[in-house]
Amino acid sequence: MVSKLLTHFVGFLALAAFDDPTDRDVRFALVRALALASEVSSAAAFPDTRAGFVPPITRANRKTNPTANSSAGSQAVTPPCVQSHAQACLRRHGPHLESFAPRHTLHDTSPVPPHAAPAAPPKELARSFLGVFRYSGRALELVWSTSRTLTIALALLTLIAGLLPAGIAYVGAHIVDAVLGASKLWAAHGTAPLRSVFEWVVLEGVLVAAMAGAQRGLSLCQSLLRAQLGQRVNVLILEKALTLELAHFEDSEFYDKLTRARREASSRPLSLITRTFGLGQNAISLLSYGSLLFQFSPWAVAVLLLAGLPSFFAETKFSGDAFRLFRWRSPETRMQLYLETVLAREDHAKEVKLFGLGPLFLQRYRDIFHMLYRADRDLAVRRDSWGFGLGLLGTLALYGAYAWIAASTVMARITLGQMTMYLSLFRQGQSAVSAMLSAIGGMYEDNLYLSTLYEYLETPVPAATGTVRHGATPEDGIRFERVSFTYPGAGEPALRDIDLHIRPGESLALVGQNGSGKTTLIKLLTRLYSPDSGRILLDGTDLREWDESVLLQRIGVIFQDFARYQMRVGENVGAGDVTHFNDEARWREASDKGMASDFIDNLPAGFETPLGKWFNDGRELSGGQWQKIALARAFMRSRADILVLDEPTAAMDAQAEATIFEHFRELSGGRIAILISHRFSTVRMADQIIVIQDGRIIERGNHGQLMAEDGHYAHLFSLQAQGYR
Ligand SMILES: Nc1ncnc2c1ncn2[C@@H]1O[C@H](COP(=O)(O)OP(=O)(O)OP(=O)(O)O)[C@@H](O)[C@H]1O
Repeated sequence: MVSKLLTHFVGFLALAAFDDPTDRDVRFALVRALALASEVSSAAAFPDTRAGFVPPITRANRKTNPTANSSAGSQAVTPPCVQSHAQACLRRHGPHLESFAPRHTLHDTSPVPPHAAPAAPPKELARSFLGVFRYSGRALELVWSTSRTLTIALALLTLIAGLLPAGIAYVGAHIVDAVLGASKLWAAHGTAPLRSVFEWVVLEGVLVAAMAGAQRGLSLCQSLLRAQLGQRVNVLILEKALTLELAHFEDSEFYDKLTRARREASSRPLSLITRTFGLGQNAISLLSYGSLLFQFSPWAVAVLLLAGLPSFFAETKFSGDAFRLFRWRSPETRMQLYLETVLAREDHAKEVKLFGLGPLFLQRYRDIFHMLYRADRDLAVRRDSWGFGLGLLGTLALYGAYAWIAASTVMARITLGQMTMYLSLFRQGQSAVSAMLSAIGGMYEDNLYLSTLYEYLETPVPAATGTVRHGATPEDGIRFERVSFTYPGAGEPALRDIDLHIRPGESLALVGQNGSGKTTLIKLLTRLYSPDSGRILLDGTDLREWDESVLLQRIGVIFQDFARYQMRVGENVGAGDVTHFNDEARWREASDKGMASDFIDNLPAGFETPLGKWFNDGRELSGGQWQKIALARAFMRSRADILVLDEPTAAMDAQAEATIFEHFRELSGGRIAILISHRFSTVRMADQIIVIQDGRIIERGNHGQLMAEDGHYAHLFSLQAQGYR
């Protein structure tokens, strides 16, 4: 419809021109005007009035595509209508596709349904508009420190790409006027100087080539920067992860922040910069179009800007709504991610298959999707309806300006060349305005990501204050003095008023029901957590005062959920002491102590055999074999004088267990050995046995004393012994 009207109008001009035989050469201008009309109509039919959350690369490509800002005078480039269709399609579907990826912030996870979101007051709109620039400075800093050369190149090319379209439109107008002038001369005298026409044509060709070069350069700089920046941000994230405490990793909200920061590390900072620069580029273009259009009429400039305003405010409002929506559904998207992991990861595959959990979990996954989809759809429908309505205003403005410019041409106030230029400027001005809107929409999302990234990077971690390398009372061993501890967010303390003393050379066994607090006690001893009250002393000095590296060197620990590194056998053992990570002699020594040497020697490449199934030729081990590897890892810490084994033999065969504990005292030498076990046959060998219940010590003594007491320990021991009779 729009296109028809436009074509009719140009047709009217054509007829008028053909009626007058002296103006027959106007045909050239009309051909050009017709080409322009088709561009204008496609731009009007698919106004770029909304900024969906299109993946950043797409958006960036659009910015860097030579046709996106091409002038009507540049015939060498692809018609923008083709682009418009593709982009409109992406914009329509992109948000749905992408918005199902989890998005959230840590500040606000309150359930605010998106439909309930009240209309933002003007003040809030202004704040949210300014908010899009909140992280631009920091992102720029990041990009600048990653590569100064590329950042400067990006800035220069953005400037050039912003100025050239107006230049091309300007030269286009001169081509039309030069052709018209020359053709009149030709009609009158049979000869005409073509030199000036060719000069303008060559100049336009040069400008179009420069534009294409600038766009290519932009895209090159962006891809180089993307790679460098991705690596930089990932390293920053991982470096920070090394400084975090265990509590951080056990906090689901924090863990979310970490995974989200990692997942989008390579794209978001650059995307924000690209969009910020794109915004600048379009603003420069808009300024240059405006200054040319100003010569026609200042009102034309005002119409161009005002026509974009309604869409702009709508975009700001809907981007804010999208933000709230993403925050609101954070827990659901996290659950979706988790279900994906359960359904698609090898470590869950056995159970999922055997218990037939697949369909059940898949259904849950689908249900969450449908719930999220409904919210997404509502937002998208509102956004698109408003976008369409307000986009019509833009179309109206365009056609009003079109009629005005055409009438001015008919009345000979401007030349045909100027008409093509002004129309082109107006159309391109509109697309610059809508590109700016798109950039702003995208910048909201980039800001959300960057806020998560910076929140993560700025997570306060307690400074490592301890400096003590030798205890105040050497040979005093470990003391717990009225130690209590509650996990963050937990209602009940995991440990209460724990008092104990272990001297060097002694072994301690911790016994108790599941969840009684045994592992927690080890976590406090290894400083993974700090007590809420009371204190833990090593050689007479509070653990908090110890230099962390010295302390860790003194403790060798293997937890029940030890790590299974998808690396070589030797490296799995060597991980116990990073200073001897690749020391084959030490691998062998530790493996002998951990009873792992026999089966390692039978592996195809011995210590060189890769373990796990993540990589080619990796061997999977049995549970007991993995446990022996873990035990060997603990024995790698030859300098450690505290050895902690949290259920070290649960998966081992009886023979291995018996042998390991025969050597238990001998292996621990002058060390402190702490053992957590549910097997009383091994526990009984310890010098001191502590029975924990509900976080309290309820019995203590050696095996003989506890049996004589005939309490909880004696009861459990007899129960287990009966099982073997
Ligand atoms: N990271 C955690 N956050 C919150 N609570 C926890 C955490 N880890 C353990 N708990 C809780 O603290 C209590 C003690 O747990 P702990 O792991 O110390 O028990 P345990 O005696 O080692 O049990 P098991 O014999 O099953 O290994 C339990 O009630 C448990 O639910």
